[in-house]
Amino acid sequence: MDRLQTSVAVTRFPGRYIQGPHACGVIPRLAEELQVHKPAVICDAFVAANILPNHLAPVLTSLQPLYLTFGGEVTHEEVARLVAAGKHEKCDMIIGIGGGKTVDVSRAVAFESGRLPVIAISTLASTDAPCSARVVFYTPDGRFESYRDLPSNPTAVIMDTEILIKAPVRFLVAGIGDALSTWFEAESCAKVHAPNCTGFRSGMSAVHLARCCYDSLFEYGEEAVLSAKRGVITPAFEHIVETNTLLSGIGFESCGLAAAHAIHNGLSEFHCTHSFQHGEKVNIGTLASLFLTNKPKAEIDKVYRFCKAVGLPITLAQLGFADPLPPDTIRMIGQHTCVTGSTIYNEDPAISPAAVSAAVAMADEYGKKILAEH
Ligand SMILES: NC(=O)c1ccc[n+]([C@@H]2O[C@H](COP(=O)([O-])OP(=O)(O)OC[C@H]3O[C@@H](n4cnc5c(N)ncnc54)[C@H](O)[C@@H]3O)[C@@H](O)[C@H]2O)c1
Ligand SMILES: [Zn+2]
Repeated sequence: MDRLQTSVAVTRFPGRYIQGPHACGVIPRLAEELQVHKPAVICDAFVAANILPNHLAPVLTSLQPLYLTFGGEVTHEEVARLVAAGKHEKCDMIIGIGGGKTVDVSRAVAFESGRLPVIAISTLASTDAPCSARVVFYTPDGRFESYRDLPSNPTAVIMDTEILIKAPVRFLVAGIGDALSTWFEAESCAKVHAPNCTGFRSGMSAVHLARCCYDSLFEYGEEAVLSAKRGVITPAFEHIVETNTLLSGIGFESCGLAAAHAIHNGLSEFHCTHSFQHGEKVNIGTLASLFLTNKPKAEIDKVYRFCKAVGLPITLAQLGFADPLPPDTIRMIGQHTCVTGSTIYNEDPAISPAAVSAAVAMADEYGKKILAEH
């Protein structure tokens, strides 16, 4: 980091955050304000069949959008294909509707199409991707390739809670897992003035929003999961959708990542974790970070009991690993986490793979103890 990066704080926000039942209904007004003539709507085949017809197509009829089907993986080839299709029809706005991958690809397409305005409609409250300017790229065979931080965040993010309440509850729980990491990583980065996702230090507002994210999870998380199981939109459900998406989104991007996401990346090297959600893997990273940063026992217990109550994984076996673990596995998780450039070094530049392995083993052991409790 140069001198400017250590002394200047940069905070990023989406242009607008819009949430509530039937929130998609605001799009024609937004399009008018933005003087849009022809939007392109990007979604995958599942969303095209199950969500578009009831929730989006009826509100867009007057705009006559171009509908483009996203193949499902965020690759440079897929971005180029969608850009070419939108340019051919002279589209002047991108609307992405779907999960984290769809909102990522839509932001990339909007940028590559000449910085078009982009509306990100997330049909899952499963990650903090929608509000960010970050795009996670994969190889065509589905392996992580790189991150790209675009110069701008979405023009608007829409969370339509009539759509979200019908999504499988596991996605909401995974979003809670992703959001639970936010405060711990923000706190670690702020302590050592580690850079946030903009490369600069975090400002006071973003750090407060990250703390608000944490407090809101404990206040409303359990109730929100019960609402989702019952299929009813309650204030707690609305609060957790906002927590998972807006608070966690600003929190991670403007405060920075540290151990939880680094350990997520280490765990993702193991094939057995591939069918698990981003937030489920991040959660094991968060739990390990509690031991790595030597948190008080009362806080450790509070976090574990919360995770158990909402249904987040708290042991490696719950993430697909064999029990008992092959002896080398814990050691390799430490090594895969501590690669060059890993955000684990935002905790402490001198951190070692052995220290990470010990923290992951301890998180797993503590999880077994909590699971055995009645
Ligand atoms: N940009 C960022 O900062 C950032 C942060 C975290 C994760 N991500 C990305 O997000 C991805 C995870 O996103 P995700 O968990 O939202 O899922 P996803 O985008 O991987 O989608 C998962 C599946 O859910 C389906 N789906 C979408 N809406 C649904 C609904 N309402 N009901 C039922 N199924 C639905 C999709 O069609 C898809 O098949 C990660 O793989 C990563 O690439 C990006
Ligand atoms: Zn995350």
